[in-house]
Amino acid sequence: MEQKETIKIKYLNDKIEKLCYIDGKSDWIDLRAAEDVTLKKGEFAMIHLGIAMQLPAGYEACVIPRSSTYKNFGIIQSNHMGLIDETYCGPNDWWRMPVIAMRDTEIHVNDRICQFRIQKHQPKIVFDEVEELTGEDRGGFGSTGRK
Ligand SMILES: O=c1ccn([C@H]2C[C@H](O)[C@@H](COP(=O)(O)OP(=O)(O)OP(=O)(O)O)O2)c(=O)[nH]1
Repeated sequence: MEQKETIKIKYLNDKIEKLCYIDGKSDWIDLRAAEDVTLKKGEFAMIHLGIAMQLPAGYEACVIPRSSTYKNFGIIQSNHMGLIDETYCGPNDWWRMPVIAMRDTEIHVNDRICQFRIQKHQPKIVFDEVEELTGEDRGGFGSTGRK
């Protein structure tokens, strides 16, 4: 049976298109800009995504750009991946996408600029300090070469 979770969601206004799955191609859900933004090359903005949510208990959400975001809008997500905490659930806890413009650009209301999914919190980690690790050695970072 398909597993389902319910998320309480509030939209900033009725101009924002409701969240939905696109084409059934992926279980990541696209998010849209909730404001028109004009940026000069090098400028930073926290683009309003027009949604606030109460995530299901035990979950967090991650927000990443769409693959086409840079090609379409010339922006890079400044935190690379946004983490939305379960506790970020109040009426003013709007989701935003922090971006840096790599060229002069315009983003318009309802442009699909990023995508999100929810995931379960990781288990509680206990750090067990040891003198030596006994796993097979890979030779350190970058040691397997270029080809
Ligand atoms: O790309 C992002 C990243 C975070 N958030 C929201 C949800 C998250 O729960 C909250 C705080 O994020 P985080 O704890 O990662 O940021 P911080 O820099 O530690 O800020 P704070 O002062 O809120 O702890 O900001 C977004 O809307 N977009």
